[in-house]
Parts: sequence; structure tokens; C-alpha cells
Amino acid sequence: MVDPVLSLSHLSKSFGALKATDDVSLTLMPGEIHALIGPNGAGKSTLIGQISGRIAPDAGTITFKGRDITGLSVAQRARLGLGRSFQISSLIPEYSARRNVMLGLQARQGHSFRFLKPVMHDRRLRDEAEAILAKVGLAGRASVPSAELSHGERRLLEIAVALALEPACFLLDEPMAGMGAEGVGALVDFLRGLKAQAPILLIEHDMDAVFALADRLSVLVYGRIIASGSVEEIRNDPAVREAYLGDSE
Ligand SMILES: Nc1ncnc2c1ncn2[C@@H]1O[C@H](COP(=O)(O)OP(=O)(O)OP(=O)(O)O)[C@@H](O)[C@H]1O
Repeated sequence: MVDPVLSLSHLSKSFGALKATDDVSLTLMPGEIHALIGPNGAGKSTLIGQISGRIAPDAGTITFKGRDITGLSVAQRARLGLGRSFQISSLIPEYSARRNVMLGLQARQGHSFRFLKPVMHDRRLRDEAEAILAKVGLAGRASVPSAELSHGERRLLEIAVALALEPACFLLDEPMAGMGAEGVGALVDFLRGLKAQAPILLIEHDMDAVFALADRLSVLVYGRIIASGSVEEIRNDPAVREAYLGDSE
């Protein structure tokens, strides 16, 4: 049997009396996109925070590549290859797209920021950064400061930085947010290819994108997973339709 890359077992986190995540268990298998959907306030961000190590769970365990990482720091988890979900705010605005990706490449290689300058002259690193930018469709934009990229381009650059780190899985928190239809279409195509490199736990509000991409879906409502299954199973699940999909389907 194939082992999961990431496994959450009975994770819970309360803020005062509010159970933000309540006994959540799920797995991320090699090669899959597992989408986590749920209404606002369902606990999705809290769960991502628990996986990445920003939020300590009150109970439960997180296993990554067969190792219990529940007590590890964010940095320790990242070093093991747990792909963080990069936010636009993590890009350095005045740096070119290429240089932002080079920072990711350096981080993967364990260099610290103070070695950045000499590394800027490293042809191999530049070439590698440009190859990654080409993969996400930003080939012609390598020299543009990230602040001058469009919103959609910045989201692609975040993914390029994530790619540079070569994680063993990707945690993507609303990658489609704020993108136009064309950008969403391109990103859907890209993520479909990306899952072969590393499985993706995808949190996304754009249901068309989720239904187009997900191999499996889990639905979180009031901190609990109320259903888990294929797109068809979730679309037809009466409890999900009532609690979440409503009349939109
Ligand atoms: N640091 C905190 N202190 C207190 N309550 C919090 C904290 N973080 C989250 N919550 C509460 O926990 C619940 C779950 O929030 P969370 O942000 O995880 O949901 P979400 O599914 O990501 O929502 P959205 O889709 O709107 O991003 C919400 O009721 C929220 O108000």
C-alpha cells in the first residue's frame, strides 16, 4: 500500500470556547490534489496554520513523510520539504521576479541572505531561476520587479518561489483569489501538471477550479470534516449540499 505524504490525525484547536478545528483527520497521497473546501470561518486557515507549524494544535498529530512533525517549528518543517503556501506578502517587492526565485533556490540550498550578493553572479542559479519562471509562464518577466507585476503574475511568482524550494508537498491557500478568468484557467492547467511533482493540499473558494482539479475533496464545516470523497460524491452528498453548496449547484 502507498503511504500518505501528509497525514493529519484528530487535529483540534480551540480559541476560547470556539472549536476552530475539531477532530480533523485527512491524508494527502502521492500524485493527488486534495481540495479542502468550506464556508468562511470553517477553520481552513487554522488547519493550514497547524500543518505549517504556525498554530500549535491542542490535540492530534501531524505525520509528514512517515515522521511525526507535530512538535516541530515552521522552519524545521520547511527544511523537511513541507511546502509553505506562499503569500504575495512573502515576495520582496523591489526584487525582480528572477531574484525572488533565486532567494527560494538559495533557501533550498541552505544559504542565508547575506550570501545573496555573490550568488547573484552565479550563472547556474540564474539559469535555474529562469527555467522555473518559464515553467509558470513568466519567461518574459524575469527582470521585472515583483511590485510591477500584475496580481495574477504575482500569484504565479509565488508558485515559482514554492517550486524553487522543491517541497515534498504543496499547501496552497486560495491561489486563485483575485485572479481573472484567464488567470484561473492558466493556473488550473499549471496545477494539474504540478501534482506529478508533489501532491497538493488546495484550499480554494473558486468551485469551478476545485471541481476541475480535485482528485479528492474534503468539506470542512464548523471545524469538522462532514464529507470526504471524489468530486461526484461530494457534489451529490445531501449533507454537503445543505451545509455548503446550497442552491449554487
Ligand atoms: N487567532 C484567533 N483567535 C480567535 N479566533 C480565531 C483566531 N483565528 C481564527 N479564529 C476563529 O476560528 C474560526 C475559524 O477561522 P479560520 O480563519 O480558520 O476559517 P477559514 O475557513 O479559513 O475562513 P475563511 O474562508 O474566511 O478564510 C473563525 O470563527 C475565526 O473567527
